[in-house]
Amino acid sequence: MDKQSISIIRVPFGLGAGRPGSENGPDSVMKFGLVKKLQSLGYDVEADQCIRLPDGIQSPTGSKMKHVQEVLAVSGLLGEAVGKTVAAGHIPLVLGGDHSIAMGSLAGLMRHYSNMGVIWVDAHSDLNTETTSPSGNMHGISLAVGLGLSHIKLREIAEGAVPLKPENCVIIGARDLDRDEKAMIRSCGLTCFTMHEIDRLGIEKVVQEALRIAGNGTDGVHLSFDIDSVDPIEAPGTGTPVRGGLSYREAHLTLELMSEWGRITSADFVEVNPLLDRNNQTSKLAVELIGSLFGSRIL
Ligand SMILES: NC(=[NH2+])NCCC[C@H](N)C(=O)O
Ligand SMILES: [Mn+2]
Ligand SMILES: [Mn+2]
Repeated sequence: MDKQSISIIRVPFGLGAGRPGSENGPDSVMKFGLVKKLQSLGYDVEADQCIRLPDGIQSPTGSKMKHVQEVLAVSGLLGEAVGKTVAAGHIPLVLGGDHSIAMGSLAGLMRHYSNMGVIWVDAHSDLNTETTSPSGNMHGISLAVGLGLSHIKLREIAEGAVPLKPENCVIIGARDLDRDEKAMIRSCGLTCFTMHEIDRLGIEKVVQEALRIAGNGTDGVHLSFDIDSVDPIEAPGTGTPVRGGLSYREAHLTLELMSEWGRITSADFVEVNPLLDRNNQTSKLAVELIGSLFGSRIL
């Protein structure tokens, strides 16, 4: 990324996850020095945007997917904010919240870019639909929404937003996939580098390949980083931890390589849950990892 201005958008919303706590993620990550870190890397940082669930929105109980209306309301507002932020020439850095909010980021971005690549770093693929979701949790369907595979469409969130193209979409770090998600990955045309590929090829090769795919012919590349991609030993403060994840250095190297590449145009960092954290380890890690994405180096 060029040295320019970053606009942090906090989204204290956690109803898309199966357990409470991720709504406290943005404040916690801010508290551990995010703004200072980004400023020290030479950016102008704006941090006054915050997207809150409007009063009076409540989904009917008893439907399979939980809190659909709340997720759509927050995503709609986030989409608008992200759209305005890119239009004004700032890099949107969205702090979740649970991963359902990525629907909002994607909707806002897909109105702006005509052909966007997406890199989804996650233990999960978030490719369930309303039909296949085993949990009813909205954070498990957000990538499916982005790709136009769900009943919910991006254009319902931001008018005029078109779905992502699967050929420019890459998942990195997957290791907990539901049966129907596996079928979706095989059929829908995106690329998925699971932990198996990372073990075999090495993280550098995987990330380089991911950047090539997401960057091929695209006019913007969005990174959606779910902190549960990192091994729970390093990132215990998250709602759906899965062992066997990215090591501390693999996570940093992933973001350092993206930073060197210089073509990431927006990012989400989601699923930090301070209620489940140990000594704020996960919030502090998130700050460090965002630093690596924006140019922080060991030497
Ligand atoms: N963003 C996340 N942490 N997603 C976890 C999803 C877990 C599971 N696949 C589900 O659909 O419920
Ligand atoms: Mn996720
Ligand atoms: Mn996840």
